[in-house]
Amino acid sequence: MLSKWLQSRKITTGRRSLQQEAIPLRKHLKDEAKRKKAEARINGDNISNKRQRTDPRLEKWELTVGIEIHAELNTACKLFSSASAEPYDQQHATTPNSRVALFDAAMPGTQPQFQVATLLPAVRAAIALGCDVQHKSGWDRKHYFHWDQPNGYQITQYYKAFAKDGSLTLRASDGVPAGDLNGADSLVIGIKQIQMEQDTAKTTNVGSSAYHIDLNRAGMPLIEIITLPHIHSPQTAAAVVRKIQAVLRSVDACVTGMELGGLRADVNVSVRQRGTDGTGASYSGVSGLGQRTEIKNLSSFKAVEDAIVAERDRQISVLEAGDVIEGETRGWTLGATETTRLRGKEGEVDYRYMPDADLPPLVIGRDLVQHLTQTLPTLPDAMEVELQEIYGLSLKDAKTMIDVDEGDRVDFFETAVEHVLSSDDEASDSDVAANKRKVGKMVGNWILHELGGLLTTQERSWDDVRVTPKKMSDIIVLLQGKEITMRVAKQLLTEVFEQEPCSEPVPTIEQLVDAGNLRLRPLTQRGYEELAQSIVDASPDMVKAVREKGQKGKIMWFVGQMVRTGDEGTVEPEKAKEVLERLMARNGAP
Ligand SMILES: Nc1ncnc2c1ncn2[C@@H]1O[C@H](COP(=O)(O)OP(=O)(O)OP(=O)(O)O)[C@@H](O)[C@H]1O
Ligand SMILES: [Mg+2]
Ligand SMILES: [Mg+2]
Repeated sequence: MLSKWLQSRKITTGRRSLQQEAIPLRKHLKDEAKRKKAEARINGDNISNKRQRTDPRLEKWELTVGIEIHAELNTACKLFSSASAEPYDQQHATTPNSRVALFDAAMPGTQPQFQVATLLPAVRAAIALGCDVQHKSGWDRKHYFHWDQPNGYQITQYYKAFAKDGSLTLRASDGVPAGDLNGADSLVIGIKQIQMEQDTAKTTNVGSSAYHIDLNRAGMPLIEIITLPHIHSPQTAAAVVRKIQAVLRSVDACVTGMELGGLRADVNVSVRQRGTDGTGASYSGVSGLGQRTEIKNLSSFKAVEDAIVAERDRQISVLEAGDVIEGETRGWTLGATETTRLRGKEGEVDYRYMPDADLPPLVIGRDLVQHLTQTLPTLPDAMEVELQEIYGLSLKDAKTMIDVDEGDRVDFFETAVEHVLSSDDEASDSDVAANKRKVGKMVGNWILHELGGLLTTQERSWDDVRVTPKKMSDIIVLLQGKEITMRVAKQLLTEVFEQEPCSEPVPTIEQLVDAGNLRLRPLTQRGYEELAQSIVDASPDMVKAVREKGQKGKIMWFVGQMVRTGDEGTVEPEKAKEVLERLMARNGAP
């Protein structure tokens, strides 16, 4: 019943689902991300230098942080209208106000129409973050007057959120400092709630007193994830945001991360003297806190960490000078060393929350929650374990595989491993698991290091890669079966990597091997010996180094010479080494 309902709306819940349709020109987005990253690197050194030093005042003062994360949901339409909510492609990015329904522009007489499809990624996010999905939740109007809010209010769920009481588990490998773990394996950060809400319009400053307003973003579906004030270091705060982003991506709840503006964080910072109850402030059952200030709209992990360091240090200085911290909203700019006051308590807006009269309560059926729980894709922690235990990767390689390219490489990896395994029918049942680990390790190495190396040296992004899992596994299978040499395998990978997109049918690996006459045609024993002898004869100095100075490592230089001098695909390095060693020993090497 439910799956029929999902199908009838062309909604899938699998790992790729909406994502594939949603980003037609991801290259553009990736390039933008790269540019932003480079900019951040140039601008952001001051604070990280400061972070390296331990401030002795921290022995006296304890930091507390709670974070609100706003994430754009991966949906095809806006929260209360059918206007498109798909990530921008190049064409739409240049067309402001092209995705605006009458309701998004607050035309008189229009009413919100809740778009059920937006619920799916939101509920997946809630389940992935261990929340209780509420059977019944509701919508409030949060009023404030600003040009980015055509209605004069934002529709949100602050008082009756759809998901409550979740948690996020972090480990040292997520970037949590040992001091925060306190000897334990993991640290659990409570999540108070997750609410759905509308995004605002985007304004661009033009000239000194004019703004352009783009309503494309107005009414886009967001979730706000609110953590409890359970965080006690800037590094853990950044790790929390990073991990939440990874979790949201893994379940396809969000497709654009912080680097592209799809995720923004507000950090709430307070300090208290260790062993005291601070100012006695409390939040949702956590008591004995100091007075908080809030830094809004941070758009990178580094900004989260740096802004907290700066605000913590400012608060300590204020308190040590005998003053008090005011409840304030503060701002942070990239590359800054201090937060700046935006508005104080007196400037706080009275939001005049009230239930939205146009919207009925949101009722989420248990069958939907159950279905989404059962079909939830693998979460990053479980994926990390799977990649190590089942596929034999090291922790470092497993983490890299998950973290890079929005998890795309994991899919590539799993498919390539399956191809390699299916071409090997010799493995007996008893060694299936061991074989999978062996193949996994090898394929992982090719994807992360060989293919990864090509991506770096040729400055390409993952989306430009034309090597398919099938092609990669075909190369590996030939190598494994000793049908080609390692050198040829790498050469084939580079060739496929460099292929331009073309209309011609792309040659298969077999065809490339045949066309280039690259198949291993092993030399006879005699052939090896003759080749080795000719190289030894041509390099008396190197021979001397091996024989007289005992520099055995130089043998590999001879191996290289043999591989290069012999016809393509005729010399196997191991065999060449064997023959060379024998020859050197015969001729008097130590
Ligand atoms: N004393 C404190 N020190 C540090 N963090 C705190 C403290 N008190 C509350 N927080 C954190 O501040 C955040 C408050 O978020 P919440 O959305 O409930 O309220 P808000 O900031 O007033 O609302 P909004 O900014 O959405 O209008 C939570 O993440 C909470 O953990
Ligand atoms: Mg909030
Ligand atoms: Mg807030």
